Amino acid sequence: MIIGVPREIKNNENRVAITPAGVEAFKVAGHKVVIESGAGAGSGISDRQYVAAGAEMLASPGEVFGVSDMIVKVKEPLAQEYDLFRENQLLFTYLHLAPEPELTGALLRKKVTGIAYETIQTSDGALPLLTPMSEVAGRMSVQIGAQFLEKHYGGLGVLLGGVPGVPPAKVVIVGGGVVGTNAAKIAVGMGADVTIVDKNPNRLRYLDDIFGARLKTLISNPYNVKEAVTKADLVIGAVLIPGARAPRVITEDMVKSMKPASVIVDVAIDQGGCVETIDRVTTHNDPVFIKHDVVHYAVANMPGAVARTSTFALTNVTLPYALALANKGFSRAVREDAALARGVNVIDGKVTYQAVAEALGLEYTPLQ
Ligand SMILES: NC(=O)C1=CN([C@@H]2O[C@H](COP(=O)(O)OP(=O)(O)OC[C@H]3O[C@@H](n4cnc5c(N)ncnc54)[C@H](O)[C@@H]3O)[C@@H](O)[C@H]2O)C=CC1
Ligand SMILES: CC(=O)C(=O)O
Repeated sequence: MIIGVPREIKNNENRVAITPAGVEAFKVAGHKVVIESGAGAGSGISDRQYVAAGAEMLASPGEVFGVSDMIVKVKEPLAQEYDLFRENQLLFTYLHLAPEPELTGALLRKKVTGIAYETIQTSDGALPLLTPMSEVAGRMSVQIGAQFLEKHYGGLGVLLGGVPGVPPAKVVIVGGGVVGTNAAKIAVGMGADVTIVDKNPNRLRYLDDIFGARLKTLISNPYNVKEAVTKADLVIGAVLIPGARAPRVITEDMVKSMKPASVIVDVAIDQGGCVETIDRVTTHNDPVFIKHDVVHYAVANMPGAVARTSTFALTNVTLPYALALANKGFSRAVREDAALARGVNVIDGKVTYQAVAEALGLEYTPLQ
């Protein structure tokens, strides 16, 4: 199989979908890897390192898409990439289709086989190709929140950990999964007063067990969410229903009740966002906007800012699945691995992931 890796083009997306170790693994298995020149630069990987591992460098994305049986990427394709897809090409990447009708339409028209990292799900409910980036984004969310709480960034002028004689900031994390747990680790470590809200009581029990008295837990319902965010200095949005558009757990009324110059970091923005007042995705270049006197951060590729860490963390988990697709071919690979099969969102002009079909009002066709 020919595996193609284009350079990422989303704003400040410095990650790349393959490392030299991945190139070598494909070569040893008898495949060919083509990479767009410069694709690894943002992650500190040179063309020379890729060539030494056995890759061929190509000058343009058109050449990469043109010759490859499988495209391996990091982020969802952007509009300027839609014309590059070939019919029946395998596309292995984050897709986040539920809030992306145009991208979904392009994949269906071109009959691309789209396998989404974020919906590959093992039988215990884990999302192994989302987890490492959620670890990164969860940890980043607190450092970003701390920065935007500084006065000259538009925030309240509050130090997360407080100082002796002055109480710490109140951090409310809505969603206690991987992002939420990693955000809590950093916020607790910085000495903040941290509350985590989740709809799953067993998750709250687990968090209570691991954090003990350093963290407060709260079951998610509109009353509790409002009570918590009204008092918060920093709110982190971290809910997920796999594949679906994020539920808008934090309503406009709740945001209006927040303190002026408090901060919201909506990590769930890649699935459409869980805060009603966030009506647009922001970028690393222009990351925040103010609404109802509250600072809103809504960057959908947060790990792209710490690309060296993120590229290695991501490719550690994507490579085994990409190798399985190349070695066995698509049909056998998904037949033999139910977790991988759950990643298939579109194939042959049909939507094969129910939550995506429901979010976009499209017909759902089971993969079988
Ligand atoms: N913006 C970015 O750059 C990045 C965004 N993400 C996104 O962050 C989001 C969270 O990801 P993970 O933590 O890995 O998911 P997860 O599945 O580990 O955790 C989600 C949690 O949300 C909870 N939840 C669902 N509905 C809820 C509700 N109504 N109220 C309270 N809790 C609710 C679930 O019980 C679960 O514990 C996803 O949308 C993910 O794609 C992840 C990495 C980077
Ligand atoms: C998961 C995701 O949205 C990201 O890593 O950019």
